[in-house]
Amino acid sequence: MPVARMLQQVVGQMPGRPACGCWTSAPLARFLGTSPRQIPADANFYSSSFSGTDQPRVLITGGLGQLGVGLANFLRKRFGKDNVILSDIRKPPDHIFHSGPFIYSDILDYKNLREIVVNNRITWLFHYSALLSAIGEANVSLARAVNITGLHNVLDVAAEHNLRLFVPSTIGAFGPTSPRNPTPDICIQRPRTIYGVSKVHAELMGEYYHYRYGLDFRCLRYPGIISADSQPGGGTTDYAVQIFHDAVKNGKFECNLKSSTRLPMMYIDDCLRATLEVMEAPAESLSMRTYNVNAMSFTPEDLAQELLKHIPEFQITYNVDSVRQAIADSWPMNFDDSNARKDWGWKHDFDLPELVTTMLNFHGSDTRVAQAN
Ligand SMILES: NC(=O)c1ccc[n+]([C@@H]2O[C@H](COP(=O)([O-])OP(=O)(O)OC[C@H]3O[C@@H](n4cnc5c(N)ncnc54)[C@H](O)[C@@H]3O)[C@@H](O)[C@H]2O)c1
Ligand SMILES: C[C@@H](O)[C@H](N)C(=O)O
Repeated sequence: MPVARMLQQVVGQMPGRPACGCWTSAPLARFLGTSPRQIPADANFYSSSFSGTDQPRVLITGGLGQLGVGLANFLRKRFGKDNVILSDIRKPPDHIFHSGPFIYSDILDYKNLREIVVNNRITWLFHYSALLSAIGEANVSLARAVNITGLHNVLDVAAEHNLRLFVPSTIGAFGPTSPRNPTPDICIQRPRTIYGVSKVHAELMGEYYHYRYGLDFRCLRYPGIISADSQPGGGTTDYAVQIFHDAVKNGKFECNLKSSTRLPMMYIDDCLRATLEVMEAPAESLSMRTYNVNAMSFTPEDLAQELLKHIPEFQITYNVDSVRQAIADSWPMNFDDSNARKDWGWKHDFDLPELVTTMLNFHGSDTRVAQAN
C-alpha cells in the first residue's frame, strides 16, 4: 500500500483529529515522526495545555531588555510572582533578581530551552529575545541567528509542549513598498532590514505552525514602545525614549532622525495590556493570528513641542544618522489597527499629552513641570 495512503488510514484512526481535516498538533506530529523536531521514542511527554481555569506558568525570553521586566511585573500582578519566570543571557541587576524567578536561557540552545519548559511546567511563552533594527544592521549574522534560528527553537519547543506562544512583531515588518499612511494588517511586506525580514519570517512561521500543528500562536505588531524604566536597546524609535532621559537631565537633546519623521508609537502600559489581552482573547474571537496595534503617531518635532509645554528651556537639535533615517523612511507613518479593535476590543489609553506627562513624572521632572505651570 502506498505510504501516503497508509498514513491517511492511520491519521483517520487517531483520536482528536479535527473535523476540518486539517493537521492537528503535537501528538499527531510526534506519532508520525513529522514533529518539527525528532523526539526520542521513549520520551515521557508531559501535556501542559492550559485549561483556562489554572494560572498559566509563564516564561519570558530576552526578558532583560526594554520590555521584558515591565511585562514580568505586569504578569506577576495577575498570575502570581512565582508563576512568571524571566530569562535572558545577561546577568540581572540585584533588584530584578530579587523581584521574582530569574533563569539563564539562551534561545540558541534548544536543549536548555526545552529543559526549562519541562522542569518549570511552562504553559505560556512570551518570546522577547531579539536584536532590534539599528543594531541588527550592524550585526547581521548575529541578528539572523538570534531572530531566525532562535525563533525556530522557540516554535519547536512551543509546538512540542503545547504552549500558548506570544511573539512580538513590529512596524519594522513593513518596507518602502508597503502603504505607509495608514498601513493595514494585510499588505505587501518587503522590509529592507534583517530585523524586519526576521519578523516577517516569524509571523509566517507562527501562522504556519498554527495551521500545520495547531500551535496557539499569537502575535502583535508593536509600534515604537516608550518606557521610562529601561535603557534603549538599538532600535530606530529609541530617540523617543532617550529624549526624556536627556530632557530631564540636561534640558536638551540631539535627535538622530529628521524633525519630520512620523512613526507610530505606544506607551509601555498600553503595550503590556494589549499583549495580555490578545493572549487571553478566546481563540474564536481571533480572525487572524498577527495583528497591528497602535496608539499614536508623531514626529520628533511634535514630541519636542509637547515637551516644551513642561520644560520651557528644552532645546532639540538634529544630527541625522543615515542608517536609522533610511529605516524610518521605509516604515509605516500611521498604523491601521482596526482588526484588533474589532476582534478583541483593543483600545489604547495613552495619547501624546498623557505619554509626555507620565514619562516626565517617572523621570522625576516634577520640579520643572511645576515651574512651567
Ligand atoms: N522596544 C520596542 O519599541 C519594540 C517595538 C516592536 C517590537 N519589539 C519587540 O519586542 C521584543 C522585546 O523588545 P525589547 O525592546 O525589549 O528588545 P531589547 O533589545 O531591549 O532586548 C532584547 C533582549 O534579548 C536578549 N537576547 C539577545 N540574544 C539572546 C539569546 N541568544 N538568548 C536569549 N536572549 C537573548 C538580550 O540580552 C536583550 O535583553 C523584541 O522581540 C522586539 O523585536 C520591541
Ligand atoms: C519599532 C521597533 O521594532 C524597535 N523599537 C526598533 O526601532 O527597532
